Amino acid sequence: MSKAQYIIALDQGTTSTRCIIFNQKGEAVATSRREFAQHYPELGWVEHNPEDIWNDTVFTIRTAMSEAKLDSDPSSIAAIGITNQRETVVLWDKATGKPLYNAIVWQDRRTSAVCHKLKADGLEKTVHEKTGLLLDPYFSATKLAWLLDNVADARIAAQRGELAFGTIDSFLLWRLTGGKVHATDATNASRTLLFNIKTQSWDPELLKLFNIPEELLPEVKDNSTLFGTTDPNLFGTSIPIMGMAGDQQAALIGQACFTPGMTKATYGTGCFMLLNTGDQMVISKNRMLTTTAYRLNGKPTYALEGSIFVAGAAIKWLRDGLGIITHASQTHDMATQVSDNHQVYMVPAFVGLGAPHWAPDARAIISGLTLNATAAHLARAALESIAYQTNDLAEAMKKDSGNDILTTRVDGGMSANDWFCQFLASIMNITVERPSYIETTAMGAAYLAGMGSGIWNNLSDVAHHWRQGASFISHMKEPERNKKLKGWQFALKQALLQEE
Ligand SMILES: Nc1ncnc2c1ncn2[C@@H]1O[C@H](COP(=O)(O)OP(=O)(O)O)[C@@H](O)[C@H]1O
Ligand SMILES: O=P(O)(O)OC[C@H](O)CO
Repeated sequence: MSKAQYIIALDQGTTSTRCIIFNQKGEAVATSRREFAQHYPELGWVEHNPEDIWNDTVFTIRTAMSEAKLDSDPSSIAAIGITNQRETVVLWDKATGKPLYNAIVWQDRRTSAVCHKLKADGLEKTVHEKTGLLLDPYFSATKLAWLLDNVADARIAAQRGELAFGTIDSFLLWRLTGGKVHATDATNASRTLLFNIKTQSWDPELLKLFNIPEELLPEVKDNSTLFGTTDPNLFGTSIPIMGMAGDQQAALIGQACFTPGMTKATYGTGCFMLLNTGDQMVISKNRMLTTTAYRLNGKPTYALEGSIFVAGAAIKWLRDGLGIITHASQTHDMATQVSDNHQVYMVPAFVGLGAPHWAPDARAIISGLTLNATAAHLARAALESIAYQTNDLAEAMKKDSGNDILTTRVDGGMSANDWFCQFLASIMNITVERPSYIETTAMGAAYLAGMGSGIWNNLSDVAHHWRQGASFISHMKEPERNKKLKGWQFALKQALLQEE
């Protein structure tokens, strides 16, 4: 029997589920990935079938194990780390393990009116001080309340202690442990609107405010600890689950942003920029979020976060909605083909706008179209829009933290696009660093599990593994940057008009 030396990282994202197996040097030895269906049952609603997520979890883990030839020697797997799309809500029956309804996804806007009402009642300040979050349908609490109020008998069953609530990590943990463990971690809990990030515990006042029975809640654990062990029937042996974190916090760890002042931006379905603020819980005055970055040995580290709801999703829309590309990577050549944006701007508010606007009812626009505009201009406008939004986040974060942001580390599917990374560096006038391995979310989950199982000792041990792959610096002159930013602000105003 070989020594346990491999880590399985499960990355359950908004559009796909991935399993990557890492060795002790932090190198990926096998990968398996599956895209799954998105459901849009009504305008502004976004749902996932939790059974798809579960089946893909088991499938991708088994496939990666087989690719790495570990299926015949599962004892060489030291641990599993889980990372996940955050805020997405599952409500399930503890006796059967069956969800009562589809998962309501973070992008879902069905509780927009409830959030407007709570804001009008003057409750945002309290919520913000306790959770670091704002009153927006993005977060879990109003989605959970919607399930309790709209699924027949759910509230009664919840009060009887028959149901469990969880974000995707928690649901997968329940299933992986054969229904034995109902827990989550401090980063995922921090995204629910029910968790007090100062006291690091569920907050009774918030539970009352959102009308959530306490019986539903999972236990909240550190990010690197024993969460449970897998049902031996699943993967041929019982594997300890030693790490868990929301995907954006996992990416911060995978990018080794451990020093206060370091930032990363992850470009997947959305874009999420996190600034490590150490043990300081900086409460934003500029509509940024404050969140738990990670909690190790009971000690929380905090981050400021800017959340952009649509990044890669705009590229996916060019492919699936408009049909002007067949693969996301084509946008690189299309953007290069045109000499300028020709004043064409896209504001990709397909599911409203996140930070710093928090405008759930804003909708996407493309402005500045003339008869000269081509598919290439649209592709370029989509890529540019993500960079402008990142710049808006960085401006707000600078004001909040009092520090300039001179460098940011990027990752996620869209960061593979060199044109995008170059434009980002130019428009923000910063250095953009891309690691040699861009699956940093999975990497972060692997580090957490590996620290838990003794493969790596601590964060500084982990930081040595970070390798730069490419670096981009600004090539844009100030007047051009200012002109482009002015054009963006003008387009943005038009998209925001729909919020009123
Ligand atoms: N070369 C590329 N250029 C631009 N966008 C890309 C490129 N490759 C992938 N994407 C976009 O990145 C997203 C996939 O990134 P990923 O990190 O896998 O997302 P998630 O974890 O949210 O499912 C997709 O929305 C896709 O459109
Ligand atoms: O699926 P991603 O990678 O865009 O991440 C989704 C976020 O966790 C939502 O908060």
